[in-house]
Amino acid sequence: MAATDPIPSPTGPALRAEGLVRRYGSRTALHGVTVAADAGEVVAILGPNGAGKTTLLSLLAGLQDPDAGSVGRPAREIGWVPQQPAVYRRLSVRQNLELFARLDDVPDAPARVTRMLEQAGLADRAGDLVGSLSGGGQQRVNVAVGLLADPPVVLLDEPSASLDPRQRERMWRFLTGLAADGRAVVFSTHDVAEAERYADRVVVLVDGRIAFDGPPAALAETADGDLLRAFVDLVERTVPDEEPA
Ligand SMILES: Nc1ncnc2c1ncn2[C@@H]1O[C@H](COP(=O)(O)OP(=O)(O)OP(=O)(O)O)[C@@H](O)[C@H]1O
Repeated sequence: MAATDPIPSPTGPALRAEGLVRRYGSRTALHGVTVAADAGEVVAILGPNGAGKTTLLSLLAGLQDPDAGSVGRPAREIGWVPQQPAVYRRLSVRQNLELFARLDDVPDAPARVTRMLEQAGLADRAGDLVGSLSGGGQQRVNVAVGLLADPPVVLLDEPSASLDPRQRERMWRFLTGLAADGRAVVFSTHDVAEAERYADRVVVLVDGRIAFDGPPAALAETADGDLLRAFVDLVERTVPDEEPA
């Protein structure tokens, strides 16, 4: 487990989940996972394919219930940004935000939509159809929808998977700005470089268990400063569970 335990914040974590277990039939996707994120912190959930990242985030977001364990914050206080943009390509950027603000019962929706357009760098594209934006622009709309209710915690499932390096950079300026404003930002990725660059803390998930929880530099230290090698070593050291055929 953790080489370095997270430093406790004086006000307690913005998000804490304990002992999360999730089974799909005979397959156990999560074996009692405990995670936390502080206000202002960017946390990467890093793991290979099938490690349980999406399952973990969807439990944290309240999209499905755990078989055991608990999440210490109501789902309505958690912003969720799915991997596939869940926005309407044939509506304008502003219409999308207005629609989701209405569905979410966001108080003072028009002002909130205008603020999100500005924060996401979309104010000058507000009248454009979402389908006419670049992949990066569409992803920023996707993130803005998840933030409409101004949640203190934001969860993003592989937010930059389909973005080129420039779009990725722009989106991360937006996301790190959210953390600087005091939100906890938790994202899943299998990109070690992205976790190293943007996360304050990395939670490595392997086969449904936490194999490491601490700053990226502390993990890198286990392999002479090479985070990629440290991650691969960690994954290889973890013996997969025996699953019934
Ligand atoms: N709805 C489901 N029904 C059955 N098995 C599932 C379901 N969702 C996930 N699984 C299984 O649970 C395990 C964890 O899957 P999950 O999608 O959470 O991992 P992941 O780390 O997000 O993977 P990826 O990086 O490929 O998206 C995998 O073995 C997957 O096959």
